Amino acid sequence: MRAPLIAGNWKMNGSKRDARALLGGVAAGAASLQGAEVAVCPPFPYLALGEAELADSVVCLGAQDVSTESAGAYTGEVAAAMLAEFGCRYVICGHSERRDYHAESDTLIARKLQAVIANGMRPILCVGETLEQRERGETEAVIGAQLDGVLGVVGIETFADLELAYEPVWAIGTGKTATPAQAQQVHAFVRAKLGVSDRRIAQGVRILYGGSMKPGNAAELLAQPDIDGGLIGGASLDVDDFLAICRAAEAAAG
Ligand SMILES: O=C(CO)COP(=O)(O)O
Repeated sequence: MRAPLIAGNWKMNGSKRDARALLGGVAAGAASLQGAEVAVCPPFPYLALGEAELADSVVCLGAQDVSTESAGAYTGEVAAAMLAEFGCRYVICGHSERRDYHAESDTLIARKLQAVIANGMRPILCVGETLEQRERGETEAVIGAQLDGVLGVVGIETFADLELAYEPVWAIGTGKTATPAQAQQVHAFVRAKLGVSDRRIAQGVRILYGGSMKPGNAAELLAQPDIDGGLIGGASLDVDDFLAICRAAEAAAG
């Protein structure tokens, strides 16, 4: 049984005051949840606030990115050990915005996974296709190549220590959600592909869906057999919306 995980990716949004209010609201609202796990991933400067506000809460803290390097002359980078020091449990790796705006390769992303796991945290590895790729019928080829690019560096055993997120690029921040059937098809493809290498690991890995998940569509998406949670962007910035999605996950967990 894979307990659902709802993770909020705040991206580069909010102020210190907003962050404090959001953290407090989520911590209070999530206290009574059963069977679903909740995490929030604020921008780096708010991680200390997250550590403090979530100290007595069931909500986990996560980060949005990490360096491949452990220390040294890497201006602007943040090491995995630093994230661990602030109580992070999760680190988003290979988000499409980083693949696109920062030219992150599968090899670089694989090294980030290694850094995160070596420091006792769990990566949330994102994969997904663009609209053009979907329209050309390349969805599975693209996602398969993203997985192979990582697998070539880290091996299948690493997938026992991470979560996956399927985030179709065309659904991110656009209000266009993949239909439950479209999402389920890709999630099942990902699990089957990993299953060729290791069936037990493939059955255990949580595959989150991300891309305009909202209170209105969360229940249907989370009811799919291979959708094990959500990676939430815009709706994670609103306490009520985010908690409504968490409750949908709780209901899906039954
Ligand atoms: O990119 C996402 C989460 O990582 C999804 O963002 P939205 O929920 O805003 O579409």
